[in-house]
Amino acid sequence: APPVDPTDPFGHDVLEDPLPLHAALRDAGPLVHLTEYDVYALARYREVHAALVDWQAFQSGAGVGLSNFRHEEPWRPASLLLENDPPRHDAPRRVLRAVLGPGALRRLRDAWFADARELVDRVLADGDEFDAVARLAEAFPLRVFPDAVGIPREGREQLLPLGDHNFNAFGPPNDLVRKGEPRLPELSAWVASRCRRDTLSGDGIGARIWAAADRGDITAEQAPLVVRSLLLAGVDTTVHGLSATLYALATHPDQWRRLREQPHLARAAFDEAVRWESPVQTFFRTTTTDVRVGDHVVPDGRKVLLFLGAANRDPRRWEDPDSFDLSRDPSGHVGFGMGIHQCVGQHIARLEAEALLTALAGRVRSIELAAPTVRHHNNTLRAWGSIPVRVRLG
Ligand code: HEM
Ligand SMILES: O=C(O)c1ccc(C2CC2)cc1
Repeated sequence: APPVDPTDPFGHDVLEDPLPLHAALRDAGPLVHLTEYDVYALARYREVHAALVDWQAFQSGAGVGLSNFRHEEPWRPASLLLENDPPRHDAPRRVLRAVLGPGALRRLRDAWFADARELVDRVLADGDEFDAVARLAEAFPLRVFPDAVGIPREGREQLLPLGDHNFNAFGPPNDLVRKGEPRLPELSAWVASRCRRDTLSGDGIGARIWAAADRGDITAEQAPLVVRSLLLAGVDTTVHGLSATLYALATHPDQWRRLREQPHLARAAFDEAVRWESPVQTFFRTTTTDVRVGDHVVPDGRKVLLFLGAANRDPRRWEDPDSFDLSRDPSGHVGFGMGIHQCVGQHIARLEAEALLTALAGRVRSIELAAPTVRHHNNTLRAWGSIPVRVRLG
């Protein structure tokens, strides 16, 4: 039998600092049995990558959380992309790839760069000390992304608690899931209302999804769920991806200097931060047959937890994995997943990061932590509650 580990990967000690567990799991072997939930774990880059690209043996259609949809009803209607396998996965994926593709990026680029400069100017006008999470990492995505999708301005801050609960719900029914339950009926009704055709602006990404339904690329019943995917996946992830990047740059002054000297490194800085921090830490798969991993076999129908964060710091794949280094080539990291479910919004996320980092690098000579940082615990996300920073202009 494979080596076992009794640790609760969703316990607060691990959510505060997952690195010791990641190292222990990588060192224990290619496959580990987590006895706390009677699931399997993959933590090395090679095995995580292999499972992500083998969608037939490691399916998403039984859910990508601890709950196995073969035996339990999903707590909300399953995502047509994240929680589906081919062929049902294919048409919705094709539609999202099209509406989030090069055309969208070209349409959004200039406005997002201008919005980022305006936001940075306003934050810097208020003083040289501020919380980079609230004022930048949260404020920028909430300002630009819902507008791009086409949802109304009022109430859009609900997207944060909605996403936070959605990501908690991929884990076990612990205190973090219970924390979000009281507001669930209200938040679920709210997000459903945001996905209706008559709520969405006529020229946004949401409207283009509905236009795809008019063309028959997806059905009218599927359209609101595809819009919902954007709203659930597209905010908290970029908030914590930007937080990770700002934290990395504030704690590595030499890397900040490099970015200032070479602003084109903004996109590389974001991808290196996504590798280093892995805002999306874990996702489950379900085996569809007996699957051999190393010297052991995972039986059919079992949940396998993929530790994306551990794979992104596997010394078997990365040189000096724990260092945040803009001269590294981070391509191949699994922070956006890999294979047929690889993040369909990654280019949108990169554009947000490029806009914000370019605006900051244009005005800020140095950035450093001004006070201790505070983590925000979530069953799936590696997130920050606050990152107090002090900047010098110039
Ligand atoms: C730093 C930001 C982001 C990170 C770290 C991230 C991470 C991921 C990961 C790891 C997956 C794969 C899930 C799996 O394999 O089960 C994924 C899928 C997905 N992401 Fe992202 N994401 C980010 C931003 C976005 C944005 C901005 C959008 C929308 C515009 C988005 C929409 C999606 C969707 C719809 C899927 C499902 C794709 C499929 O199953 O075919 N994500 N993302
Ligand atoms: O389709 C969805 O609902 C969905 C929700 C969350 C994500 C996370 C991985 C970014 C992806 C898709």
